[in-house]
Amino acid sequence: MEMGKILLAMEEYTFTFLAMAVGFLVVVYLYEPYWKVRHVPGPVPLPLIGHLHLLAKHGPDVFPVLAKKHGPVFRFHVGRQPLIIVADAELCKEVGIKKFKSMPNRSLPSPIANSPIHLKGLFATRDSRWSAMRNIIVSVYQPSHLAGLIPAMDSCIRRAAAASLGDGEEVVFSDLALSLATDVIGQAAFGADFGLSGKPPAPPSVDGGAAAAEKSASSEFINMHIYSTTSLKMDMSGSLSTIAGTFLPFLQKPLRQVLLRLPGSADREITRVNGELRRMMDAIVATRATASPAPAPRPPHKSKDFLSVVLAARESDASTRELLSPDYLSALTYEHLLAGSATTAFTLSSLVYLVANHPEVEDKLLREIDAFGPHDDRVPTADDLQTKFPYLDQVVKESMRFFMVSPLVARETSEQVEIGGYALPKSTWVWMAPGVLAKDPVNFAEPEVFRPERFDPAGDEQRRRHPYAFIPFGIGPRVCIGQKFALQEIKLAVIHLYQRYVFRHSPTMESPLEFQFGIVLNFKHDVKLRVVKRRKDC
Ligand code: HEM
Repeated sequence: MEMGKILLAMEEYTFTFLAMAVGFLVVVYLYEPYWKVRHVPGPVPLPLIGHLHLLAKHGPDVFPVLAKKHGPVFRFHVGRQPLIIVADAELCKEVGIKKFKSMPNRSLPSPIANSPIHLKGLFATRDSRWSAMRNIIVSVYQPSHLAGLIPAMDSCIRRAAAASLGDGEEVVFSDLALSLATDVIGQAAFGADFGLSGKPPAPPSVDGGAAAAEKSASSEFINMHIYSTTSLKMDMSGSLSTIAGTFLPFLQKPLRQVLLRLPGSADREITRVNGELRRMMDAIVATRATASPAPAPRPPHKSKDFLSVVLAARESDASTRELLSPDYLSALTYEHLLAGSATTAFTLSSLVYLVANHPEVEDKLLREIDAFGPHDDRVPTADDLQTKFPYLDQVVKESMRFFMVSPLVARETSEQVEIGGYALPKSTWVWMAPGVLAKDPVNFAEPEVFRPERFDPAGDEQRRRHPYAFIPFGIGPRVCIGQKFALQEIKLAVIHLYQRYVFRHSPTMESPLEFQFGIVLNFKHDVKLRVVKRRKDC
């Protein structure tokens, strides 16, 4: 009897001990990343969710709020993972440029870590592989090469405007901008005409039956691409395994394996779509790779597209062929479409939305555009875009400042480094906050006012501003590779549109605009505008 009691007590003790040990390990697991950076100021994180409740409450505005309270370097916990947010122009210069060698890579949040097709693009690759790939691609985005893309960009813009903009009509401008930007990047990345923003004016660039196959594959590809882009959520509305990965990263992979077998789960659908995308990319790449080695001469205006540059590089030597294996090639191509369309479309939509609400800006912009000459006379050259549209330049910058599509820019330390007086150990996630810089009254007086003149190079505000206070394309060697491409496209589109139309807010549009936090910022609802033709005869 006595013996039985003793055994029972021992069992209870063992159970309690085990429960305590497991509890202790869970707490250690949850707090281990926090422990390493606990000396950096920040609000108290809640168990499991960290500071996500603050993101839910304030939206992207949470970061300026926290910077005001905790200073320019602070902690923000996405679930278990602390981010060290850097919200000061000089310190961003340190992170992005001066100490680049200690932070050359991006940390990957769970939506990307969960998505094989995103992992092999330029954005997510690391160290020497990244620099080798970037060196190959960068030639596509040199100014001389970009100048050659103007006719293709212009024809997409004309077609989109002609197909969708009728006098007095309401248009979902954010959709139009996305179709347009996707068509433009399709031309530049694949040499293919998706025809999303209107009927393709000419046959696609590859001949014969392969061309038809490529085109229909491309259209399907775009629909999936949009699904795939919008499923990359940073808040808690993503797939279940992504959410689990935010709280307990070790669970993400095994849970995903289970969810993949569950019909109707978001994980299964995302994986299906990504698999399809991957197959389509492989088909497009294969078609192009096996095309005649001596392609027909291009029309004089036709510039080489991204894929042809990358394929040619792959043929140049064995090490490049190894570097750009089929996996990497399809991921890179897909990434260009992804990175180049949502961002540019968001910026174009923001600009037109803001100008519609600021008649004094619209007047000044129209005067500059009209001074260039009557529409249809000539398409601006790259040189014209540089020199003849200084006010447009200011309007683009102010729109990007006002609604910043990429308010956070990620890095990860590869060794211990000191930022703003805080020692950050290896593997710390350091995220710069261009969105906070853009709303800082020190560099932008009355930041909530839309005033393009603040970017006038002769103005006081611009001259006094820190050179890295406005970094919508990021900073340093990992700066956006498509920056000049995007600006060229946005300026061409704005000139074309305002030569012919002005826009007014539609009464059916939700106001004020709301945003959702994906891998980039997106509109929660459509940007709906009413089209007013400037001259009824055109
Ligand atoms: C308004 C349009 C755009 C904005 C605001 C934008 C913004 C950004 C930002 C903030 C980054 C991160 C930079 C950093 O880490 O320092 C980035 C990276 C990147 N962007 Fe863009 N982007 C735009 C358009 C484009 C276009 C048109 C393309 C391609 C044609 C593109 C391709 C890329 C790629 C490949 C990267 C990764 C670069 C690397 O890691 O080396 N982006 N972009």
